[in-house]
Amino acid sequence: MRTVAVVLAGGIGQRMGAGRPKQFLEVGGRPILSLAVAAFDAHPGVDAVVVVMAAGHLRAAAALTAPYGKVAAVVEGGDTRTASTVAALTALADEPADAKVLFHDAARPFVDAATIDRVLAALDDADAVAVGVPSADTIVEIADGTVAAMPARHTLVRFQTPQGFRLGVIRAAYDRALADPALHATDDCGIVHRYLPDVPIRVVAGDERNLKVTHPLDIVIAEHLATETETV
Ligand SMILES: Nc1ccn([C@@H]2O[C@H](COP(=O)(O)OP(=O)(O)OP(=O)(O)O)[C@@H](O)[C@H]2O)c(=O)n1
Ligand SMILES: C[C@](O)(CO)[C@H](O)COP(=O)(O)O
Repeated sequence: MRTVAVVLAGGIGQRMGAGRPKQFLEVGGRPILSLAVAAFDAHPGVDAVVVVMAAGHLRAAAALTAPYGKVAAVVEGGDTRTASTVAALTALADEPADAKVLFHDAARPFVDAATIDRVLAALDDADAVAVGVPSADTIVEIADGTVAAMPARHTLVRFQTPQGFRLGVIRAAYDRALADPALHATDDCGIVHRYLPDVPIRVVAGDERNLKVTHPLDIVIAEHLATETETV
């Protein structure tokens, strides 16, 4: 059974505001992109890695990821995360429908082998798998600056990546999504949930260390985590 990991690095890091895509910033002396790719390259359950990179940065990404032997391709992404996933699916056109595919944010450099293990194991009998962590905050839905809904916190988790799918399932979900002119999603499980509502999405435990480097403060936290990771 083939397993391919897709590392999504097609964004430009607007919220980070670093003047270049945040996946090139270093934490613990290594580029964020390298850390994310290295996690999948080193995992024994992963056969190949595809990197999706923002336009204009493909050569730099290819150079950074050259040391990782499982990197099979570096392809250009799209204007949105969703469009970058579609670019990856196009690059995976020759892979079999029963292959396991993991989509991971390059912006999450501290994904660990145990998290990848949990997603891969769940994909043995589920077609779609998400990684979630409990919320320490109360989460509310707002409308016009006031609370519209307050879901019970114990029913909520925050999604991380990797999100895993049988390739045929995520292909089918995106085929439907791309026919929808109102398509908008913040993750790949959202595409399955909306366009293949009969497919259950299994949720496995994530890890608080698997943070998404999004804002400048996250770099400070990531530096700390990188030091901690080196010493454990
Ligand atoms: N067009 C895009 C947008 C995002 N991503 C990737 O999806 C992950 C999560 O996105 P996010 O944290 O939003 O990254 P950016 O889009 O770079 O950040 P921002 O929204 O602040 O511009 C990142 O690894 C990012 O590179 C992508 O592959 N293609
Ligand atoms: C996929 C994701 O990381 C799950 O939490 C998140 O939705 C990505 O959002 P972003 O706005 O593209 O960073």
